[in-house]
Amino acid sequence: MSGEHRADENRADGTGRPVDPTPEQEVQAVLADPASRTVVDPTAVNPDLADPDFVADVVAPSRDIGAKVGEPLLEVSGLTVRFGGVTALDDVSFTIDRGDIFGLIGPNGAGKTTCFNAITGVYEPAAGSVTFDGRPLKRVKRHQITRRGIARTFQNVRLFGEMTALENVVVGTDARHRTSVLGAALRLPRHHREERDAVDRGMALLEFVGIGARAAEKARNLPYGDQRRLEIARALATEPKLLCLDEPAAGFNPSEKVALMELIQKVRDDGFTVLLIEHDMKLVMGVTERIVVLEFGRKIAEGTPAQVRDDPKVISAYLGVPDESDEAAVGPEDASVPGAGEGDDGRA
Ligand SMILES: Nc1ncnc2c1ncn2[C@@H]1O[C@H](COP(=O)(O)OP(=O)(O)OP(=O)(O)O)[C@@H](O)[C@H]1O
Repeated sequence: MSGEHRADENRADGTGRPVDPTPEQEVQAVLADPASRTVVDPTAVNPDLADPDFVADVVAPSRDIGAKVGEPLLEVSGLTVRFGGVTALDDVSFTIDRGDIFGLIGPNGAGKTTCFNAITGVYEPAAGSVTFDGRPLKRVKRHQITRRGIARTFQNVRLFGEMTALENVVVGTDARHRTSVLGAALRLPRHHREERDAVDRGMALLEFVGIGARAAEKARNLPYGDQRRLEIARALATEPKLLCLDEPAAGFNPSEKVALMELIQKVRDDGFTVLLIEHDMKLVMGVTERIVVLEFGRKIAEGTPAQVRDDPKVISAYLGVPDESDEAAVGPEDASVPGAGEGDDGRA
């Protein structure tokens, strides 16, 4: 196509009559304002975004989680994954209840990511089963996992660097769209409505994770911490029943970790169930209800944070690990353990 038809961009119906700008065009107009090139006022897009309750409602539109909090959402049974001669995960079982923040921890190479990947369909297990929301996840393709209600973030940030923060999140909402490709091509009303909803929801998600003002910034230009927040927003855009976070605090300083923990709690309080893989014991102890500890691919402990941190097998697994997690592993009452409820924001 040559550029000669560009003036007709808004005449998508081919009649030559002007039609309303699409939601994307409206938002682009706000975002293209030179005064808002990198910092935008989300309330200019939607004044309701000034209300945190409105934002929380948009982020979690169906708070009805289909069962009482406390009932199982994910059941992992006898999960085993092998890579050639290496058994990366060996007969691991645990259950995540709805509404929980569940921690999966263990030293380097313990099998945490492998477990995560087996749950989310990246690896096919050699043995065992995963039941999610009452149905087996066996042989479910990766994109179907999202449809089934599991979303994840990765150890290494994986964003579309050249897209804006808002576009990254809107891409996530696509997973929920019901319009057919033909419907989208013909710009049927349903497609138009879904597009509008996706943009509204995208802005709300960015606001929810604390980066609404950076909606127009290219993802690659965001500070690292904001990129991590954006990843969480994008995962939430798929309206997951289970949000899986793979080492979300990697590379964070202590105050960023505390802020992240607050965000994780907020996500859960908004109606989501969270599986948190973390290396940082302090973070996990402060935010989770239940924890499974892996070592060399096997489950060595399970319980509440208090039970786990007093378990000699856990202490021994973490001893000698040369990072700040040692202190938390053997110093449970450490006043600096974040999330202990004293409102300590951990800032220097
Ligand atoms: N794709 C793979 N091919 C072969 N071996 C693998 C593969 N992925 C993981 N492993 C091995 O499986 C074991 C568990 O690794 P995994 O990455 O799951 O551990 P982890 O607990 O997530 O570690 P970390 O905290 O360092 O991310 C390790 O011995 C690792 O070398």
